[in-house]
Amino acid sequence: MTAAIKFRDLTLGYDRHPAVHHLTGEVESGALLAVCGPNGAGKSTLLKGIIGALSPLGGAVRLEGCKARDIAYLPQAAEIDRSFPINVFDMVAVGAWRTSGLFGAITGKARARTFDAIEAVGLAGFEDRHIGTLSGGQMQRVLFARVLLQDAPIILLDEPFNAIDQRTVGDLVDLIGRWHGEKRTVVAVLHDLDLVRKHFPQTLLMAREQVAWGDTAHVLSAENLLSARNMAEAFDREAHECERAA
Ligand SMILES: Nc1ncnc2c1ncn2[C@@H]1O[C@H](COP(=O)(O)OP(=O)(O)OP(=O)(O)O)[C@@H](O)[C@H]1O
Repeated sequence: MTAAIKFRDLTLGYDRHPAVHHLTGEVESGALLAVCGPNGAGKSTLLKGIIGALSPLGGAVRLEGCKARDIAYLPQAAEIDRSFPINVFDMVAVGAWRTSGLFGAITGKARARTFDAIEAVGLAGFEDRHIGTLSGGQMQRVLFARVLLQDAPIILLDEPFNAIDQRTVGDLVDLIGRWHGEKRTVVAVLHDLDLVRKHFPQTLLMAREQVAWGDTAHVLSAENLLSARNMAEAFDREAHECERAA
């Protein structure tokens, strides 16, 4: 298996305070990987490091055979400004920017693909709705439609099922399964461990540092989950810059 993303002694953080410590490992191309861990474990920070929104404090993230623009990223719902005056069609159409250019016009073909993506997530007829009027689950479908349109080889999803009903989760899990079948690399931050055990063959369990990484059944053992919890609780919020030798 070839790697899609490589972490080499990666440390990421804010104002020099590390949130992810010394992570080393590889996400295989075509992997369906869950990233799990307690609140504040550094999961979202890791995704931000992969897309290049955060520069490493130490070590490196390397994308193999693609660039940051080839990554589709679905942020946490809380990071989306729902008051921004944009409708569902335009929100999804942003996903076409790799082919149309950021300020390019959405041409006939891209328009058709946008309608198709909206239909694929079950939102046909919602095209003109302002995003501020959507339910949480409908908004999540919009974000998935945007990722669908991006047609990217690497897909990063940050808590894609937060506060989403079972039916929507089922539909979106099916979509993720489709991406996996198409040999895309999918990395998803998730809290629902039952869902991870059922649908994600590989898991990275972290608590600022890597606790375990590999086969999901092995990684999500009671022992590893306890270690992750203890490591998260032991974290000193006033900790200074990381001084561990690289
Ligand atoms: N923009 C920021 N500025 C300063 N500190 C931040 C920032 N974003 C996150 N942090 C801190 O970095 C640490 C890791 O946060 P992160 O959001 O990556 O955790 P997480 O594992 O995704 O947590 P959760 O499950 O609660 O979403 C936390 O202590 C958090 O407070």
